Amino acid sequence: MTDESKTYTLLPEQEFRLEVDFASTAIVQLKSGTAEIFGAELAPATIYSFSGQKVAIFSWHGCTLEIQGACSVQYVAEETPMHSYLNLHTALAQQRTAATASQGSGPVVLVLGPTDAGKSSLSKILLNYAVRQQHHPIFVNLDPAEGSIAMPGTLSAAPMLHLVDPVDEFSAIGLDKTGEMAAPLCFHYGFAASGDNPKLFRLLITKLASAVHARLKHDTASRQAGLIIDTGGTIDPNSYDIIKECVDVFNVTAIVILGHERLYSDMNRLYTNSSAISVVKLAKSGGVVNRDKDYLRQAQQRAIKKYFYGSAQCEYSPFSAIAWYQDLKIYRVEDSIAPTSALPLGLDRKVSETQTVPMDPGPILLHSILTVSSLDSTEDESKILESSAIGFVYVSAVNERKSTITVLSPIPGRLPRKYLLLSSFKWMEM
Ligand SMILES: Nc1ncnc2c1ncn2[C@@H]1O[C@H](COP(=O)(O)OP(=O)(O)OP(=O)(O)O)[C@@H](O)[C@H]1O
Repeated sequence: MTDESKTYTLLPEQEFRLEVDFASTAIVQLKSGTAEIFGAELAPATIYSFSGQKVAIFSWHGCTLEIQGACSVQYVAEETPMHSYLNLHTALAQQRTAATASQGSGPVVLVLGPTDAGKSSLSKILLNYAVRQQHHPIFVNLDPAEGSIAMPGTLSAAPMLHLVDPVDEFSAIGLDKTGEMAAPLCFHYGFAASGDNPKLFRLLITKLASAVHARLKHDTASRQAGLIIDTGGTIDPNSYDIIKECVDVFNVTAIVILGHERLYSDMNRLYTNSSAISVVKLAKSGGVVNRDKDYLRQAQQRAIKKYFYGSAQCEYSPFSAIAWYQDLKIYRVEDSIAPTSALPLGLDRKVSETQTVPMDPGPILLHSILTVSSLDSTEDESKILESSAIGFVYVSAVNERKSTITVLSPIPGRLPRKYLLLSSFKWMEM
């Protein structure tokens, strides 16, 4: 990192965009005026340190920023879609006010679009603007690629009690064991995209939706604030069934499409007769950056590391524990790529996609992430995929001779449950 610092002045409604590589760090300070990162206001004279991130610092009224360190890209942009995003927020805020007055339900927004359209960024903006007005919607993450709330390979939901942090974003918070969620609720999916196992994906969104609705029943404030649902890049007409399922199970009231005309027109046609659902098209920001596979892999590795070790702002000390093979019941999802002819008689591929198979512990587990299931010994083991996750462990060593595995865990002591699910994500602790 160079010590050289640069000062930028943003006029009202301008945006400073920066990209920082994983190996570099850039420090941002707000020197005067006001500015926000994806809707979260920056505090003056506070150090915001970015690494491996692509960020937009937007100012409604103008500001001066000081940037220090090595950015691979940095520039001031004059054109942004922030007005249309604010208009959407204003409409949602009116629906929340009406819901509060009538004791009804707030808006349920499904954000759709291709990969790298700015869906997560728009979700953060809508959540932060709501929180800034004392509304606390529930954020539902149906994009398993990055693990924004918990861990890559999961589908999750969390009440937004605070702003999304400009640096740490949705940092990992403790997971709840019950179906009724207080902290984030999380289900093991094990893959990076909805298309990797559509049948399981659909099963899990149904489970997640019913857990979210169970919470909304008792939590008036969240019910009136509504839901913001972020998705992966679901634009292929073959995956419209998944979109329809999301709309149905979450009772979506607004579908927001970012930067994709055909998807907008298809959704408009699908829901044209539905007065309860509005379909809205928004422009993609010119600042949204396409991320290549290598970037995504590094972002996933960082999310896994963050789960165990926290971040520079909030460090955790994970614990190492030994578990004996005999005390573990490890399952993996039935291989969905097996040809139908290779499946046992009577089992078609669609059924097999939501079946689990038991696994013998062994060297194959090394460097794996295991989801600790909330399933307990009194429950039917076939329900393991439908049970929420209570946490995750990383397998740092396997000792065949002693029949043990060593796991890294955020909490000390023995594993709280014996039922574990193998994720397709691996991690090398460094
Ligand atoms: N206005 C902007 N200026 C600079 N960077 C931006 C801007 N908007 C978004 N980005 C960055 O572009 C990248 C892609 O944006 P985002 O994650 O919101 O897209 P997405 O549609 O959710 O992608 P995916 O489908 O892959 O999850 C992110 O790194 C984000 O921080």
